[in-house]
Amino acid sequence: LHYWRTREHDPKEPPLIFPRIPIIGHALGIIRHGVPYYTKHSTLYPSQPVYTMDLLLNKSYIVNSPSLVAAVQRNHRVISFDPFLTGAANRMAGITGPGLELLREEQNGGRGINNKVLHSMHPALLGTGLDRMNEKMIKFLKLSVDELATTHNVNTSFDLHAWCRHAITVASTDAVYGSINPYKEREVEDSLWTFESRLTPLLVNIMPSITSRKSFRARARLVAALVKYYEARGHENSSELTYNRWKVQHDAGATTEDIAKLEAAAGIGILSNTVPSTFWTLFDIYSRPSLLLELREEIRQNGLVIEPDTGLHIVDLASIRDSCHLLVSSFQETLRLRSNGAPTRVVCKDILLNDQWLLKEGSILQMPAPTINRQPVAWGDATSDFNPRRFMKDTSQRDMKRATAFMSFGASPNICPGRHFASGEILALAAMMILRYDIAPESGIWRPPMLNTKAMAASVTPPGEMFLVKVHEREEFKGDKWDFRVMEGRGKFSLVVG
Ligand code: HEM
Repeated sequence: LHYWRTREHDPKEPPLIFPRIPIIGHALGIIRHGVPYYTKHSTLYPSQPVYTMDLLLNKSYIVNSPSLVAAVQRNHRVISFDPFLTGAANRMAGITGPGLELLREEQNGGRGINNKVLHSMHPALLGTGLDRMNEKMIKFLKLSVDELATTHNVNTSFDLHAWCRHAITVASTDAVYGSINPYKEREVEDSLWTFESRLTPLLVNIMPSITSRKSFRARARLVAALVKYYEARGHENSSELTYNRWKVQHDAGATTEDIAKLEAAAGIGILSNTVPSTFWTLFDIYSRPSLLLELREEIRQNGLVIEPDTGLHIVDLASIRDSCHLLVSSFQETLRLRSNGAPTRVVCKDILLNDQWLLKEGSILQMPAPTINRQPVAWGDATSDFNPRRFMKDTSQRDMKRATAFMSFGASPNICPGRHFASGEILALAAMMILRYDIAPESGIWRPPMLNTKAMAASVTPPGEMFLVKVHEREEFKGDKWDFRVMEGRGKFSLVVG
């Protein structure tokens, strides 16, 4: 079998990398370690811009070089994201039969609705759609940050990741789903996270009701809550995002059950990266005392307004965006180093990439962030070091190089449209936390927690164990009243994207 699989490999294809355990080694490695498995190999072959891994059921081309990322982008009709979406609708959302055919990409005989749903999301996450979502999100974020001053005191420790998860879930879903947001029920929120944190066995899709019972059942509870939500016409009083997604599917003839299934998977898209990105942003800042002090000063000077008559302390999101350069840069550095994602495409017909590498129809192509985000050609020396200023010194020439060397929000033309919403949420929360609270790990050491590699949808991998902390309200602002301010038309962040 080994001989046969090797012979199948055309010499013009990227070189085949063999696993240590013959034949099944790569597939096992990815199930066990997730995307960091690619990094391990890429560091073994640093000069290899692209290589092939045999994953048993299919072949995967792993791209390491930013210039090849650009070539993949140029050929996005042939090296496409769309078939991957159909796979996700089937395995992740559990949609089958005529509902799946409706969603399937047109070039493979479907009606292409999944792609239309995706396209409807892009404008909804900009302009007035983004403004309305930001206004709602920020109200709930404030409540969660306020609560820390009342419910947690010096002697109470709690899991920082669980706290971020609840704060972000409440704020994001209220903005997205409106007044009868189903995630307000704790059971629904918990179901989403059970579904999300055990995704790998569900995606393997071998008798999922037995092999991934917990996530299968959690998904069913989530879908039932979303069916109830649509039946109560919740989407009519929600965000442009939710309404557009529902309308495209409904007008095309999708059933409410299938719309709810796709929406359950969308919940993962909305939350699974924002939560760990919040956790790691706080971790990376609070674990560096001198950076924390500098940021406190920057936000106090540029992002905080104290109303003279009321004494209300206002964290202004537009000022954070425009004038807190170190904070915005630190956040991007966290994303650069903590992203374990690998934007994935399907090769739809044989193609010669960059006139050099033969990619075969039906294969998968992946662009792992852990390697691409550390390429010296774009990021200079010491690319594995956390440099909070890395995104501050941008010359336009460097920005061009960086554009295909930053995979944390994916690669064009499928760049994450939720990045402005997520960045606003994370930076607002971090800014207020930095001003108001000190955070100390219960163990006394900022040792990074173990990762949960089963949360396959999260490109920023969440912790797989608790990270207990104690939070102290800072003397400087003790007892003060706080709020956030968001301004119309100023929710867009100009971040480096791939
Ligand atoms: C820090 C938080 C986030 C990170 C790191 C992140 C990261 C990503 C990544 C890596 C991709 C894959 C793109 C590709 O394959 O090239 C993606 C796609 C996407 N994300 Fe996000 N995301 C975040 C938050 C959000 C939020 C809050 C939303 C929605 C409200 C969202 C909606 C989407 C959508 C719809 C896509 C598919 C885009 C397309 O193919 O056209 N994301 N995101």
